[in-house]
Amino acid sequence: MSIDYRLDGPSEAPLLVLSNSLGTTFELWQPQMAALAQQYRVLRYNQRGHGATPLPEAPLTLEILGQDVIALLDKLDVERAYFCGISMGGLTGLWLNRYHPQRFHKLAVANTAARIGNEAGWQQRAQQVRQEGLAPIAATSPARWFTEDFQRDQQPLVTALTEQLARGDAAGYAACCEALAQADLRDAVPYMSAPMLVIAGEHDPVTTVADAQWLAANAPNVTLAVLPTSHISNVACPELFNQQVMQFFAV
Ligand SMILES: O=C(O)CC1=CCC(=O)O1
Repeated sequence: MSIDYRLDGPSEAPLLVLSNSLGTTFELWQPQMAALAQQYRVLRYNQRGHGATPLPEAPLTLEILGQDVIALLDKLDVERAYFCGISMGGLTGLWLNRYHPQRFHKLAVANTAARIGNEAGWQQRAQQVRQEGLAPIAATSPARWFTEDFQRDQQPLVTALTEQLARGDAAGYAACCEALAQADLRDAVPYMSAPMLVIAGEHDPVTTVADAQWLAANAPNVTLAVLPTSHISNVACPELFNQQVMQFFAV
């Protein structure tokens, strides 16, 4: 098991797993760390093909992304944890809630959907990245990730995230696009039995408020929260994000 992860927070506290989105690393969770690591043992890990986590030998699937989390819990000898994931990390959380709900007290899934985009779009993006590298997709990421106001007001932060994407592993990014192309949990949503907070961004063009409302209407145990953000809500609106997640986990 070669998943790149790090642990922060008190060793005796309940474990909280944080799962990153496509084209980011576990550093994406920096705005959450001060708050979450006071109450939780926080496990941040890098999704396959991101940071120092290698791709598997077999073609990447959502099941592999989910099984990585279960393998981490097993490795750390943790029977039950909390989970928070964003976008592809949120979709990983949906898979975990379908296939391993008993391993989680509660899950928070942000800016995600049971089906993100469509197969043709992800295959096209994978092909583009394999041919041209990550620079073109990095150049268009601010418009998918943040509102125009946030891009203007927080330019250094947006540039840092974009440059990190551009420096990433193109094969890893493309493999995740191919996994997303096949990932469709819509039929599985009624069986996601663990309590789940679904966080949507009011201005998110990728995974919309309607996607989150659909999850809330079709999964058995969902609390819905809508934040005044675009796609990367934990960075754009950290105080509200942290408040929603911590309140949900606490009750
Ligand atoms: O397209 C993007 O960059 C946004 C996104 C979709 C899935 C994911 O994890 O990030």
